[in-house]
Formats: sequence, C-alpha cells, structure tokens
Amino acid sequence: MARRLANALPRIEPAWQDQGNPIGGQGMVPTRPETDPDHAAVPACDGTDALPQPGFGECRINASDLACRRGDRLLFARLSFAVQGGETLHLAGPNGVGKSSLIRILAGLLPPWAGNVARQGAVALLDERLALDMHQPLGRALEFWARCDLLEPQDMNRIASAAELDDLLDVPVRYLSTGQRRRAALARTLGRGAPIWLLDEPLNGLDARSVATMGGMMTKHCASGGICIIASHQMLPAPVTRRIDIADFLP
Ligand SMILES: Nc1ncnc2c1ncn2[C@@H]1O[C@H](COP(=O)(O)OP(=O)(O)OP(=O)(O)O)[C@@H](O)[C@H]1O
Repeated sequence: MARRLANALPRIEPAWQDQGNPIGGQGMVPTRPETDPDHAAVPACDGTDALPQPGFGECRINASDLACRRGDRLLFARLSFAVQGGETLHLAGPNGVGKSSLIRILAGLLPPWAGNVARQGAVALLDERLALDMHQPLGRALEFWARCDLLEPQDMNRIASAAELDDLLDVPVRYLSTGQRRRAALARTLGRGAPIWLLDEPLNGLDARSVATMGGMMTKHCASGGICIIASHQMLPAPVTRRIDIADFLP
C-alpha cells in the first residue's frame, strides 16, 4: 500500500524510448547561476549537506513537438527538448504563457494537445498545492509522506532541517506563513528521493536565505545525477543548462 502511494504520480509508459536529441541534451553546456542582485550576496545555507545523495541511475526526459491547449486557446506548439541527468532546465515566460501547464504535461497529469513525452526515472512534483494536512502539526504532516515514500524518520528529519523547518515541526500547518509553507512543500517534495524534480515556481514566497538554500539543493541534486526542471519567472540561484522561454513557442 505504502509503495503504491509512493508511486502515486502517473508514469509515462514505456519508460524510455530513445527518440533522438532534438534540441541539445549532450551538447548543453552548464552556465553559471543566473545572477539576481537581490540574492547574489546571500551564502547558501550549510543545511544542504543534509540532503540524501542517492547517486541516481540513468534518468532523462524528452519532450517532442509538444503543443498545449487549455480551454479554447492553444498556448504553445512545436516545443521540443531533451534533458538528462545532471542538467537543469529553466522554463521561463510571462504570466499565463503555459509554464505550469508544461510542468503538468511533463508530470503526466495533463495530456499534451500534440507531441509526446518520454521519461526515464521517477518524478517529484512541486506545484501550487501544498499537499500537507492543514490540521496536523507540520512534523506529523511530513511524517505521513515520509511513510508513503518509505523514508527512514531520520532522513525526513534531515530534509526538514535542510529546509530550516526544525523550529516549526510542532506548529499546525495552517498557521505557517507563505514562505514557511513553501519550504514545507519543498521538503515534502524533495523527500520523495526521485531523480527528476519538476518544480513550479519553487522560489515564490521564499526569503533571500531560503532562495540560496534552494539553489544549493538544486546544485547538489544535479551533481548527484538528478534532473531539475524549474518553471519560474525569477532567475534561478543555481547553474542552468538551458533556458526555454515558452513565449518563443507561441502558435
Ligand atoms: N483548466 C483550465 N482550463 C482553461 N484554461 C486554463 C486552465 N488552466 C489554465 N488555463 C489557462 O491557461 C493559461 C496558461 O496557464 P498556466 O498556469 O500554465 O500559465 P503560467 O505560465 O504558469 O502562468 P503564471 O506565470 O501566471 O503562473 C492561462 O491563460 C490560464 O488561464
């Protein structure tokens, strides 16, 4: 039962078929972290060392000729990319362009209007939903997911510490501030131990220190062979392999 819950996110089958490398993959060159004057001076928190370093097997995600329609509007079309372990893809673009919709397509929660996604590796999805029991103290709410994800309690504790949640574990989730909820959602998501992170606006509501910590987590995840695909209208505090502005794929 627990394993079934842990794998509750839909998987796109077959797990992987090599469909070539339409945009880059192998050839993509990591860049320096995108610079944001608001965040540049804040050192990453040491707590990132507490994240588990699982040493992922091969993981990749390929999007081929994707188009997305919501309601009666075609949002984007002819969008292709390939991302492999160790790479970060930044999905950018103005409000309403379709960043969240693309994240949902990549997670298998929304069918594309056209094209397909091939994926190897489990996914951890962070979106606008907190997915924590508002009536439980934070520690209990995180424990629920730790059990689902078959985490050892000490692993969840380490992740909570990395997200600087130690002092909040006894606080009911509904009393947490916006930024505290975001950090709790991050801990819940990253605790899955999945190689592919799909993060929709992970920096929203975070203060400068938490943004730097998040950057450290992303950097470590990629260094361990994981994938980060981040939809954000902000610059990312970690090395970015490729940036796609969805506005370039308007139909
Ligand atoms: N279920 C839906 N039915 C119809 N239209 C939808 C639906 N969900 C989203 N949309 C529309 O699709 C468009 C893209 O939404 P989406 O949330 O993907 O954009 P976004 O780039 O993530 O925006 P933001 O930067 O504001 O978060 C918006 O115009 C939105 O109103």
